This record gives sequence, structure tokens and C-alpha cells, in this order.
Amino acid sequence: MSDLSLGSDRGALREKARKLDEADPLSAKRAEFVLDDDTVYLDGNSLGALPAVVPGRMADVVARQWGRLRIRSWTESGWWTAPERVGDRIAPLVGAAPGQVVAGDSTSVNVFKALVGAVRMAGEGRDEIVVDATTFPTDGYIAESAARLTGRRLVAADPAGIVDALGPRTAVALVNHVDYRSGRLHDLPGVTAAAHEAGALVVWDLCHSAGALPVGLDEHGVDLAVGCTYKYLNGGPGSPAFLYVRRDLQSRFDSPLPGWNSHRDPFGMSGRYEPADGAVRGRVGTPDILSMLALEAALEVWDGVPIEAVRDKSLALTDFFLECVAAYVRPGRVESITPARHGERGSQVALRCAGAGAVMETLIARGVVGDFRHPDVLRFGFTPLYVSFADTERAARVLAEVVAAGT
Ligand SMILES: Cc1ncc(COP(=O)(O)O)c(C=O)c1O
Ligand SMILES: Nc1c(O)cccc1C(=O)C[C@H](N)C(=O)O
Repeated sequence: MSDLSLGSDRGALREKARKLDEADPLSAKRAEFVLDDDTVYLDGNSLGALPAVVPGRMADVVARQWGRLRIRSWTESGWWTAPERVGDRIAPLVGAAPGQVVAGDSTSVNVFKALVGAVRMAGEGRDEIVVDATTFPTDGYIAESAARLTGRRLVAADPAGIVDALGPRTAVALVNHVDYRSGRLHDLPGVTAAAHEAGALVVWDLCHSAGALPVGLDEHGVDLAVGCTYKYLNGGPGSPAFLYVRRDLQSRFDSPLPGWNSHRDPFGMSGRYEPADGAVRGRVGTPDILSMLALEAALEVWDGVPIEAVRDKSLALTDFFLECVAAYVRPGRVESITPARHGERGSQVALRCAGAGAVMETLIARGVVGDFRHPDVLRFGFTPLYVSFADTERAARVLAEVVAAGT
């Protein structure tokens, strides 16, 4: 590739970015986030950017609700019911009708509740837990512990072969909707249907899909699901995760962490546990109110935003990034491990690259923030609410320069 042709590519791609931004129905959303003009933030798949509404809301939560109302806020400021309320705000984004999602605890804790709860609902003789072998580590660790606790055998299966691993012995399968490293989107409708055909339940980890693409939990008959809210839902560092239990399973959901917050009558202070009905049954102890209310404020950016529009822009952004990378980066320097097919792609692009750790450090120093995952993966997350096509072109251009300079 000559520098001359690179120059003409640059002009054409910048012009294309300008036109795409001009036509972007979500472009006004960017102003609702706190971002630096000189930084391209492509790490929203790890920690979403701060919605501008949050600091003011939290000032009120701290100074007035906590500072002045104190204990009265559990009722007067709606603290007690926040987990269900926030759950219902997340629900439409993952395709769930109200009353099935509860916010609270970490994703890891919710994976535990969902898996053990699913094993307790599974039929007799079902002595296997199937887990995605390429999973984000925490899911694997917890699945292993859940298997030991419940006396089940853990079967690790590659997501491509997960359907073949399901059978009459399967109690539950734990699968990631989008792979955290490659950005591959797994077949939620197909795997869910196959699990049901085998008489098993399925738990989906939606960490990398909630807020990035339509999930369709109710539509596809998913049994249980968990997800975090600090990535594409922009809830803030360590913001509460969520748990979905399909309505018709709720009365059979026997939580392995039956805390007082999921009791039918928490203030009855009974020594005997009686679970509440509905999504509340997924609660455990006192919710982290400061994080919960920061998340609730953050979710306001979704008002009037259809998740389908987010998906359309996400695919356009990742397509455009791949196009710019192909045009700018010298052949052979990076290799995309993110599927080219839209039906198999989440909202990130992962590029295998020699010296990826050092390359990412230089990129960050030059204002393009993605992240590095061992051993050789550069990850770029595209959050359609605040990433523009101009950002995308710039990221690929800087990447090409960094890679060419050999850092
Ligand atoms: C797929 C997946 N599951 C779980 C987690 C994390 O779980 P937790 O929120 O408990 O840290 C992450 C990322 O941190 C993830 O990518
Ligand atoms: N949860 C994280 C954290 O507490 C610190 C740093 C990163 C994270 C992440 O979310 C990592 C992320 N799930 C990943 O996909 O790699």
C-alpha cells in the first residue's frame, strides 16, 4: 500500500464518517455523557462512560436522602423497592416484561443464585452442569463451585459445540451471550431451544449484550439470566448486577442465598424463611443504595431509545471500524477474531496483534482507549450511545500509526 493511496483512503473514510455521523439518529445522545473531546473511548465494554445526569442526582441522594431524611429514605425516597424498580427499568432493554428482573449484588453472585436455583428446579437424574469452556473466568469458577455444592458433574463445552453437550443428564447450561474476548455473539434462541428440547434449563450471562443489542429473554423463553450494568448500561464501577427469572419459574426458584430481603415479610423478623413472590425472591441482603441509585439515574439516558436503533448503529460502527482497519493497517499486522457476520457479532472488535499489550499502552497514551486481553488481543468496545463514526475512523488511523511504528 503506497502512502498516496493511504492518503486518498483517509480522505474518503473521513468523509464517510462525517456523512454517517450526520445521518446518525443517536448522535444527540453523546451530549448526555461526560467525555473528553480529545479521547476516543472504546472501553465501554469494560466500564461505560459517566452519564451527565448522575453527579447531580447523587449529590441529592447523599445530601438530602441520606444526609437529611436518613432512615426515612427507605420508604420516602423509595430505597427499599429500588432493586425491583431498577430491575423493571432494565427489563425492556433485555426483552423482559415487568416483574422478572431484580437488580443487586455482583454478576458473580447472581451466576451462583441462578445456577444453583436452576439445578434445584431441574428434573431427577440430571447430574450435569454444562458450562461454556471459553467463558469469562468468574462464571467458570462459580459453575465449578456450584457443581461441587450440588453434587453435579461439570461439563465444559466449546460454545460451538454446546448443543451437542446437552442431553438427558443436563440440569442446566451456563452460556455467555457475547464472548468477552472475541466479541462473538452466541445463538441464544437456538441454544435455549436445544436446552429445552433436552429437558434442561439455561442461564445466560448477558454482561456483554445488555444495552448493546436486543436479547429477547421473554420471546425466546430463556429460563434465567444475569448481567452486569457497568458496561453498556453505564451504571458506574461495581454497579449492581441483575437477575432474571422467567415468570412461570419464579414460584419454583429456590434461592441458595435466601436473605431477609427476599423474605415474604422482611420486617416480621421471623426465624423461618418464607420466600417472597416474584422477582423479589432474587434479592439477598441490604442493597447497595448509592450504586443502585446511580444506576437508576444512568438508565435515564435510555428514555426513548429503542434497543434496535442501538444495534443498528453498533453494527454500522463495528463494520466501519473493520473497514478503516483494513484500509489503514498494513496487511498481516492485525487479525480480527470478531466474526464478520452480523448475526455472530456483539458490539466490540477484537484484533489479534503482536505485542498487543504495548500497542494498547501506546494507543491509550495517544487518546484511543481500548483494552488488552491476554495473550495478544486488542479489544475495542463500541457503545452506540456515545461513540461516533469520526471516533471510529480516528481509532483505526491511530492504530495503524502505532502498529507501523512498531510499538
Ligand atoms: C461475561 C462476564 N461475566 C461476569 C463478569 C464479571 O462479574 P462481576 O460483575 O461479578 O465482576 C464479567 C466482567 O467483569 C464478564 O465479562
Ligand atoms: N469488572 C471489571 C472490573 O471490576 C475491573 C476491570 C475490568 C472489569 C471488567 O468488567 C472486565 C470485563 N468483564 C471484560 O470483559 O474483560
